[in-house]
Amino acid sequence: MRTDRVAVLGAGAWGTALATSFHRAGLDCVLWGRDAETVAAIVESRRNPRYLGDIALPEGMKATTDLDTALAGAGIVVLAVPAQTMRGFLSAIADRTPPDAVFVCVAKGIDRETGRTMSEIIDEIAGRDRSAVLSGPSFAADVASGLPTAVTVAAHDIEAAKALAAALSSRTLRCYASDDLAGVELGGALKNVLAIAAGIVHGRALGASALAALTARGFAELRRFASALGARPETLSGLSGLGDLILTCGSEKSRNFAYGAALARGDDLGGMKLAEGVHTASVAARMAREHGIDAPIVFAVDAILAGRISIDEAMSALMSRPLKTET
Ligand SMILES: NC(=O)C1=CN([C@@H]2O[C@H](COP(=O)(O)OP(=O)(O)OC[C@H]3O[C@@H](n4cnc5c(N)ncnc54)[C@H](OP(=O)(O)O)[C@@H]3O)[C@@H](O)[C@H]2O)C=CC1
Ligand SMILES: O=C(CO)COP(=O)(O)O
Repeated sequence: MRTDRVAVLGAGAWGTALATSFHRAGLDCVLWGRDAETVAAIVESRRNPRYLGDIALPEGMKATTDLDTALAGAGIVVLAVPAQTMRGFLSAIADRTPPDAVFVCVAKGIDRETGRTMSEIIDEIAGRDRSAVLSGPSFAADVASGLPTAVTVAAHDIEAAKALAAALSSRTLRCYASDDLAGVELGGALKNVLAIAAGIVHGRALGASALAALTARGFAELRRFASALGARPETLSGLSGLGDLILTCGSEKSRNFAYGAALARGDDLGGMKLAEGVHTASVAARMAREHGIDAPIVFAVDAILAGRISIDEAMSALMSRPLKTET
């Protein structure tokens, strides 16, 4: 695997933050964005005001709107566009990518149309030996600011995951390796749905005890998804599961949490930033029904977002479920 040259595709919050981190780590990294104004701001003013406010980006960081320039010679291609655009985006760029380059998807979601995870999409379009994911508790603003962060990098082959983790780590971004792709991806995608639920609890001022209960019972749902879908439940106790749940179920800096809070307060949702859980909720609920997974919180979020039930009805349904032993 060639790990010295990295292309990061997608100059939103997360792509810009990761490119910043890789540049600081000494990698030869080029950030690609489709929006000329954003790319010009990154190159000329060392800022990405649209997505990262006034956080100062490092000197010498490379950014371009030219895809072929970004991809030339890249051994690692980081995919940092929203999950629901991943299939179309990867299909369009795969042939323009060096044939031995590995794709590292950093989007957190499940494809709504097909129910496939991001790595399954890469497997299908580019091949199994070329797919990897990076996921874990990591706000873009923290990573771009150089604050200490830890994430998991997963690939089908543990040696490939270790090589990627070693290449992408730095003094501020610590990457752990895993070969449980499904577990790492389920954690990242489903915590977004649970963070919306947590935001709803916060927005309705239901109290810290309710928020803790919601987070713990959400974690139980994550583990059930893992067991039913061929992932290792213990992976969900790691960074891309429990770690990300703790982060995003407890902070309005999470866009999913903020979305849930705004929904619960009855605020205008137009113009809110990307909240991947809004798109993942329906496919997660569908998968749970198909696989017989007991996932009351995921079902409730899906039903609220689809307008089938009100927040109050969902709360009272969750609280009046039959009493059971804790599993
Ligand atoms: N922000 C964070 O803290 C973290 C985000 N993530 C995940 O990373 C993924 C991306 O999130 P984030 O960067 O925050 O999102 P943003 O909304 O900040 O940025 C999305 C980026 O994708 C680009 N884009 C959107 N659609 C397309 C398309 N069809 N083709 C090419 N480019 C496209 C946008 O371009 P344009 O500006 O031109 O619209 C923009 O540059 C999500 O899945 C998210 O869950 C993971 C960890 C942390
Ligand atoms: O995934 C994230 C942090 O790990 C970012 O969460 P939000 O997309 O909810 O902001």
